[in-house]
Amino acid sequence: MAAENANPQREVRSFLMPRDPSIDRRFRPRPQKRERLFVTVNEENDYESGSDGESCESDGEYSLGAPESIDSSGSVESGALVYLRLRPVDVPSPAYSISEDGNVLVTRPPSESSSSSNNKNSMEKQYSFSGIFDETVSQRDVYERCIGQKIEIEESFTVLTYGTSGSGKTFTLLGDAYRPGVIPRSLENIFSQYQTNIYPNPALKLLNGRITVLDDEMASRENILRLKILNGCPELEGDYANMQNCIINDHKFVPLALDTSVSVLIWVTFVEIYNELVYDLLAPTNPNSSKTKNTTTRKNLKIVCNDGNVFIKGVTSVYVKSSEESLRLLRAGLQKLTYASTSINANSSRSHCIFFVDVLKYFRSGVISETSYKFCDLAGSERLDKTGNMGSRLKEAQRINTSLMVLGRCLDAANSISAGKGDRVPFRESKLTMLLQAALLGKEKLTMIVNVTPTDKYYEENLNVLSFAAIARNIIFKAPVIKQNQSRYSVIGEKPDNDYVQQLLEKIAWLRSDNELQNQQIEELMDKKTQLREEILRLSNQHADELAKQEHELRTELVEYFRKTLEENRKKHEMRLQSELESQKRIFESRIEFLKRKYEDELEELREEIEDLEKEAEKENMEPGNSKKRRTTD
Ligand SMILES: Nc1ncnc2c1ncn2[C@@H]1O[C@H](COP(=O)(O)OP(=O)(O)OP(=O)(O)O)[C@@H](O)[C@H]1O
Repeated sequence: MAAENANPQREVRSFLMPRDPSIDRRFRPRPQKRERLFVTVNEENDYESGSDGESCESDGEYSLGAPESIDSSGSVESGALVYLRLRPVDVPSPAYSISEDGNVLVTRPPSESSSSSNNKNSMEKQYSFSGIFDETVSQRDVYERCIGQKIEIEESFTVLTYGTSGSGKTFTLLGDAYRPGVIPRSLENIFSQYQTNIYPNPALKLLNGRITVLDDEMASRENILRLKILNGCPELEGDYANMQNCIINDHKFVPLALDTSVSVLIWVTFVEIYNELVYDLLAPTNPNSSKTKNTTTRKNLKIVCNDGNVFIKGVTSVYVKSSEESLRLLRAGLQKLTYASTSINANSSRSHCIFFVDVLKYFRSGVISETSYKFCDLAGSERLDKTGNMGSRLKEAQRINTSLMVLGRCLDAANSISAGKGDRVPFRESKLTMLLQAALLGKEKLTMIVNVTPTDKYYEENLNVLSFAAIARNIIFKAPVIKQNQSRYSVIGEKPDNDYVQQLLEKIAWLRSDNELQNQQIEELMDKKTQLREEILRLSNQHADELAKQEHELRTELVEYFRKTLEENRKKHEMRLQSELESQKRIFESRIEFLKRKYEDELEELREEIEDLEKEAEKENMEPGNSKKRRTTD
C-alpha cells in the first residue's frame, strides 16, 4: 500500500461504468495500438510468501516491476487474444454492425428513446477484436480459431468467456450433445494427440503447485479415489457418442509423434467461486449422506502461493485416462454448480467456474514438463435493475460484479504499467484474479471470448462489456509466454539433486514394469464391475418379468372374482324381483277377487231392488183406480 501511496493517485475506472473513451482521451481504449507490459524476470520473488506454503492472501498489491528492468532486446511480444461472439437473436438490432474486414464492431445508439440518458453512450463507437464471430459461426469454427492450434503446439492457456447474463458464455464453453463447445473439443483433441502415451497409473501429480512423484501408496490412494469419484459420476450414455461423432466429423486431430518412452499423465480439477469463496466441484460426496447440495455445508478452499506458484490448497484433482472420463467429471461438477433463475436467464450461472486440465509429460531424459489449460466460465456481468434481483440474488450479483470489476482493474493496471503509469496489479482483491494471475501476467496465453446479445435492450451493458474487452486487447506481454513449465518436480518437500533424478528415473522404470500388474488388477476390477452391472441388469429384467406375470395373474383373478360376484348379484336380484312380482300379483288378484265379489253383490242387490220395484209397479197397475194413471205412465 505504501508503494501505491507513493505514486500519484489516478482515478480508478470501473469497466462496468467506464469513462467514455471518446470523451476522456487519457483513458481511451486504443484497439489498434498495442502497449507493452514489462514483466520482471524475477517476478516470482515479488510474492511475499516463501516456500513454506503460506497463504498469499495478504494486503497489498502485486508489483510487476519497472519497465527498464527487463528491456532486453529480442524478447517475444505476445498479447491477449480477444474474440467477440454475437449470439443469435430473433430480431438483431441495427445498433451493431461489423466492419468489412470482419474485425471491428461498430455500435450506434439504437434510438432516441432507448439510447442512453448518458451523453457518452450516444455516439458511434468502434471496437476492434482478434476476430468477430457472428450468429452464423459454428462451434467448430470458434474452437478452430480460438483454441485448436494452442493444444496442438502444447501451449498453456487460459480461456475466459465474458459477457452479460444469457449471452452464450456457457454455450461457448460447453455447448450441448449436438453442438459441443470448446471444452469437449479440447479434451478430445488432447486425448487424441497423446493416445498411445497416456500413462496408466497416477505416478506424477501437481501437488501444491509442484510436480511430485507419488510413491506406491500415494499412487494407489489416488487410484482408489479416482475410481470412487468416477463411480459416483453420472454416465454420459448416448450423449458422449453423439458429441464424439460431431467432433470427429468436424476436426482431424492428429496424434503427436512422441517417442513411446514419453509418458503423459492428465489431471483435471474443477472449482467454482461463489460469493468470493472457492468450492471444490469434484470433492467426493458421501453416498450415505442424505443431505442435498443446498443443505450440505461445503468446505471453502484457500488459495495459496508457494515460490510463486499459485494453487488451491486441498483441492481434488482426478487422474483421467480418456476424454469421456473427463467429461463425466465435468458433468458431475456442473451438477454441484450454483445456478439460479434471473429474469434474464432461467438457468443463470451465479458463480465463476474454472475447469483445469493439467498435462504432465515425463521424458526418458528425466525432464518432466507441464502444460496447463484453464477454462473459465465467468458469471454474467449484469445491471442489477435489469435482472430484477432481490435478496440473496442481489448479493450474488454484487459479488459477481465486484470480482469482474477487479478483473477489469487488473487488466487495466497491467495495461497502464507499460506506459509507466503504475506498477501494481491488484490480483489479491478477488479470488478470481488470484487464480487467473498466470494468464494476467503473460505466463500463459490469455484468450477471451466476449459474448454479446446484439439487441437494443442490452445496448448500454454491451458497451461496458466491449470497453472491458478493449482494455484486455491492449495488453502486450513483453516476456515470452512460457509454453511449458519444465522440470519443476519434487518429492514432497525435498529438492532433487542429480542422484535423486537418477533414482526417480529408476523408480519410474520400476513403476512402468510394476504397472502391468496394477493394470491387470484394475482391468479385473473393471471386468468385475461390468459383470456386476450385467448381473444387476439381468436381475432387474427378471424382476420386471416376474412383476408383470404376477400382475397379469392378479388381474385375471380379480376379473373372475368380479364376474362371479356380478352373476350372483344378478341372480339374487332376479329372484327378489320375481318373488316381489308374485306377491304383488297375489295382492292384485285377491283385490280383484274382492272387488269382483263386492260388485257382484252390489249387482245382485240392484237386481233384487229392480225386481222389487217391478213387482211394486205391477201391483199398482193392477189396482182399478189406477188405469188412467197407468196409461199416462205408459
Ligand atoms: N451461439 C449460440 N447459438 C445457439 N444458442 C445459443 C448461442 N449462444 C447462446 N445460446 C443459447 O442461449 C441460452 C443462454 O446461453 P448461456 O446459458 O450460455 O448464457 P450465459 O452467458 O452462460 O448466461 P449466464 O451468465 O446467466 O449463466 C442457452 O439456451 C443457449 O443454448
